[in-house]
Amino acid sequence: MVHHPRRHKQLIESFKDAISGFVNAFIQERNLHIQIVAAIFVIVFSLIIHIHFVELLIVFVLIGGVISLELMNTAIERVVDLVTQEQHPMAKAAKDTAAAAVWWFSVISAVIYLFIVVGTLIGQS
Ligand SMILES: Nc1ncnc2c1ncn2[C@@H]1O[C@H](COP(=O)(O)OP(=O)(O)OP(=O)(O)O)[C@@H](O)[C@H]1O
Repeated sequence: MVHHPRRHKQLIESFKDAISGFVNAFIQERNLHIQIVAAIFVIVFSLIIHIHFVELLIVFVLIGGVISLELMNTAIERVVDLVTQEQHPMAKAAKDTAAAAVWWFSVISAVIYLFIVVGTLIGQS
């Protein structure tokens, strides 16, 4: 018996899909604009005040986390809208829980960044 395993996508095709997903989310989601602008400000400010290299790496992890969670939140919103256009408590719960995930990570990221900035500025004075 001959098996025809599902052809694995080429790496480059997966990459194209991911880029297309990001571009679509970027076009449609205002929150993603705000997060990317905030990320640029944070990186520029961090370079200006000369935070340590390891702290800069932490900042990149936090920015990556917030943007990735926002993309997952967008994906969940799309799936919910695909499943139902009606008002439903479970649809609300799914969307609000996904939004809460972004919120938690963003708040914790902001607190960590505040510690990094205050620590750097105190160390310099
Ligand atoms: N099908 C639905 N049933 C019940 N409540 C919903 C439904 N769709 C959205 N909501 C609720 O309506 C509000 C707005 O949802 P919406 O899908 O517009 O996302 P949003 O809050 O505008 O998020 P974003 O700005 O990230 O797109 C949220 O509180 C959400 O939980």
